[in-house]
Amino acid sequence: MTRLIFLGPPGAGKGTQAQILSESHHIPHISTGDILRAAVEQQTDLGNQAKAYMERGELVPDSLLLDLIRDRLTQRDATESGWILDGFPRNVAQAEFLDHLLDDIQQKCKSAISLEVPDQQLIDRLHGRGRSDDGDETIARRLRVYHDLTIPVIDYYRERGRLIAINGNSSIEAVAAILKKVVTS
Ligand SMILES: Nc1ncnc2c1ncn2[C@@H]1O[C@H](COP(=O)(O)OP(=O)(O)OP(=O)(O)O)[C@@H](O)[C@H]1O
Ligand SMILES: Nc1ncnc2c1ncn2[C@@H]1O[C@H](COP(=O)(O)O)[C@@H](O)[C@H]1O
Repeated sequence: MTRLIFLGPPGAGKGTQAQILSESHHIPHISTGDILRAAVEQQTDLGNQAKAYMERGELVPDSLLLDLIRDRLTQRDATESGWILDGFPRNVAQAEFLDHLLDDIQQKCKSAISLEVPDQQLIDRLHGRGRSDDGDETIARRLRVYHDLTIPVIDYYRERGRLIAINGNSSIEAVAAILKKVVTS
């Protein structure tokens, strides 16, 4: 059963690569960013609470996401086909929560994949993407949040021998080919 965590800064290509793998290997792609954006669009309670944080480029409070992750990972498609988790965990508390949750629901996830791309390439890609959180100020804040809160998550998996670091600074096809090898190895 394939279960993967995709880590990496904003614009590293997590969503792009997760979608490619999801389609080629029929593995559910679970993106907390996509779930939150849909909730904002639909003006649900979750969306209304998350909106301002997302617009500022900050993480939403953990309390908004933990039950949601438990519910999503225990849905039938995820229990039957595995998952690619994109955008979670984003801080060490979320990584610890996820490890406890996986023990509790008896799922194993060996590897976290970190897509590595230099900041200037990230900024160029995000300008090209043009999402509502891709303005200059928000990009800068998201990168700061990544360096302050999410790099410790990469250290968390590295210290436990569970990190696979991949150079994400090449074409979409080249990165996809490397990931395909990782998944099939
Ligand atoms: N290898 C690549 N080379 C060039 N552009 C890329 C590459 N991978 C993704 N992109 C482009 O960069 C932008 C950001 O990619 P994507 O949305 O997949 O990143 P992400 O890591 O999911 O970002 P975020 O965490 O902000 O959601 C998109 O416009 C995408 O088409
Ligand atoms: N795991 C998360 N913790 C807190 N906030 C999150 C998380 N995942 C997404 N968010 C919020 O949504 C936006 C966009 O997420 P992307 O994964 O970059 O699409 C992010 O800036 C947080 O505000």
